[in-house]
Amino acid sequence: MSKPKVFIDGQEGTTGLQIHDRLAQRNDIELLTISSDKRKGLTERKAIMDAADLVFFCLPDAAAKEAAELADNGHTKIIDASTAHRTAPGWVYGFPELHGQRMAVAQASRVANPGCHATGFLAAAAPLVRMRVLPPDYPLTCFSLTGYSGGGKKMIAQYEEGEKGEELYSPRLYGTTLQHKHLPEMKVVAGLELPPIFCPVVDDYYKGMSTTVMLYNRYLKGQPTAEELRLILYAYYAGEKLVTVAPFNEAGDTLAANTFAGTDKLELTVSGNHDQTIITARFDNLGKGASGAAVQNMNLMLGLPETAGLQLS
Ligand SMILES: NC(=O)C1=CN([C@@H]2O[C@H](COP(=O)(O)OP(=O)(O)OC[C@H]3O[C@@H](n4cnc5c(N)ncnc54)[C@H](OP(=O)(O)O)[C@@H]3O)[C@@H](O)[C@H]2O)C=CC1
Ligand SMILES: CC(=O)N[C@@H](CCC(=O)OP(=O)(O)O)C(=O)O
Repeated sequence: MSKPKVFIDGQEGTTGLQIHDRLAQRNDIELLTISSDKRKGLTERKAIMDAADLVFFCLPDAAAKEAAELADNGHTKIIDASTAHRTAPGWVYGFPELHGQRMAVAQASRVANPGCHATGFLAAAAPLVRMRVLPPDYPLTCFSLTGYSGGGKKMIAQYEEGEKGEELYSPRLYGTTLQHKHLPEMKVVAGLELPPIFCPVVDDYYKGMSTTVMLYNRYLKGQPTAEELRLILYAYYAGEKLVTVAPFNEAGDTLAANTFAGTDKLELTVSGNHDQTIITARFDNLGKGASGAAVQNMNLMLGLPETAGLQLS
């Protein structure tokens, strides 16, 4: 049987390169490539997309929208890493571990890969809404720490090339206008009535994320303790290889945001007491936050083993 043909549109960007590195080592797919000088040409890209069984878009939003029209040939499957289609009709949200999404991804021809901050938020909040523990109108807040590779080539250059300003040596809050591009998917996919008040923070390290939501247990259904909330999440993710829940209190009182850098795993840590809980998702923005999730979705869409080519530890 011939191997599925896969093309990465945006192969020279941060996410594209990461997907390329994962796929280049595999012998169960054929990777189609485009020469560097043709990589933005519409005609050349369309020809390769038409020849491909599956194409990744690792492009800015506007270019991803344009590419979706180019690839609309009735047979090429698409995984879009950008924000362009995450809540769009006709696209499946590519988070296989969340309530029945695995089957939907496996059968989809259009999959939107989750945003990195949204991945951490949803891993914690979406199961609790689905299990009816977290009321849909709960006024959630979320803060999320990320390494600067989350900002793609431009931000990497800002941090790594030439003289950098003093402010780049310290953590920087952003999205303070409360209009971050991940908010729509956070609200819709979690099943919330209100988007979280969300504060992302970028700091002077390359990769790794730590996304935290905070809860007052008294406003949750059944008023579970933090330890009981951990058990609910542990049962929800039972059997999952890429999303796991740490033992209660295992981590002590300090969590580093880069613990899972270099892996495709996401680990949830639940801390707190009878009245207050914090849930933290730690993962790699370039792993489960982008290219790891994209390769997982590709595996499902092509009927390959789900974690093939992924880094589990
Ligand atoms: N970095 C991350 O952690 C994450 C990124 N994403 C998303 O993935 C997508 C890619 O991000 P990222 O890899 O970081 O971005 P980069 O800026 O690192 O890479 C984008 C790539 O797309 C290329 N490109 C731009 N316009 C076009 C076009 N019209 N046709 C073909 N190629 C084009 C760029 O070319 P050139 O090399 O000339 O600049 C570049 O190589 C974005 O939508 C981003 O939001 C999602 C999750 C996490
Ligand atoms: C540090 C930094 O700027 N990070 C990016 C998120 C990267 C990501 O997930 O991007 P997409 O939503 O485009 O997929 C941001 O917060 O906008």
